[in-house]
Amino acid sequence: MSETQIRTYHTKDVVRFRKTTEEFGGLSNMAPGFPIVVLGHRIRTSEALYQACRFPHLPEVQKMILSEGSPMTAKMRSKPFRKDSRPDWDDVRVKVMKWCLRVKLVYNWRKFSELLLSTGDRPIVEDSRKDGYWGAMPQDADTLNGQNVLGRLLMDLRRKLQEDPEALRSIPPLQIRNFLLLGEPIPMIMSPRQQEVALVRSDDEGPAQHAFL
Ligand SMILES: Nc1nc(O)c(N)c(N[C@@H]2O[C@H](COP(=O)(O)O)[C@@H](O)[C@H]2O)n1
Repeated sequence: MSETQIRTYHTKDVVRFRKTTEEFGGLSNMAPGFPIVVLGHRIRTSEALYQACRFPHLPEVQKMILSEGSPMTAKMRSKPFRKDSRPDWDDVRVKVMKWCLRVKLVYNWRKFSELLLSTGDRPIVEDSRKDGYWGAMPQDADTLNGQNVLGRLLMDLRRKLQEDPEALRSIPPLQIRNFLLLGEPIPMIMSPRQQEVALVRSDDEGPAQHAFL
């Protein structure tokens, strides 16, 4: 993905989201109602997971971010520690975001896939007042400008969902150094359905229960 290119979007042609309560607000990482489980930890939003991934070497900071009730607060709580983000953060953050979106999909398969597919083949744009990197910013009533990296990752995920959904049911760990959550290496993520099959095969008693941190 060429990240640096600024794109212009015409509002009438796109699916855009800003507030999580809007029709396509579920596409936002801030959207509630799309919980995730990683290493047995229940995480409220993909935003909290993404922000926690900045700090694999600081499990206490990760814990604080993940235990926040609101995604916006999780993001705010990470701000004082940003200077201590993993040193390669700028190089890996798009990969990490892509992985977080896939985890969101695996754990919210029906709801998130239906939402993504309902956008058809229209461009998806995070409409942002101040972030022209992950989103695009209004120039006037008809136009948004920005790199729209999040929107483009969502379009990429939508295309894979249209072409080969089963390939999205499990997610290999990212091949980056120190891909850790609360001190443990993040393993392959499997859909709850695949986990149940694996549990039945291993003659276990049933799916694990998860509580929020
Ligand atoms: N501050 C803020 N408010 C919102 O309503 C937003 N949707 C965002 N954008 C999201 O923030 C994440 C990126 O965080 P970093 O700036 O890289 O720390 C990403 O999920 C954006 O979609 N920000």
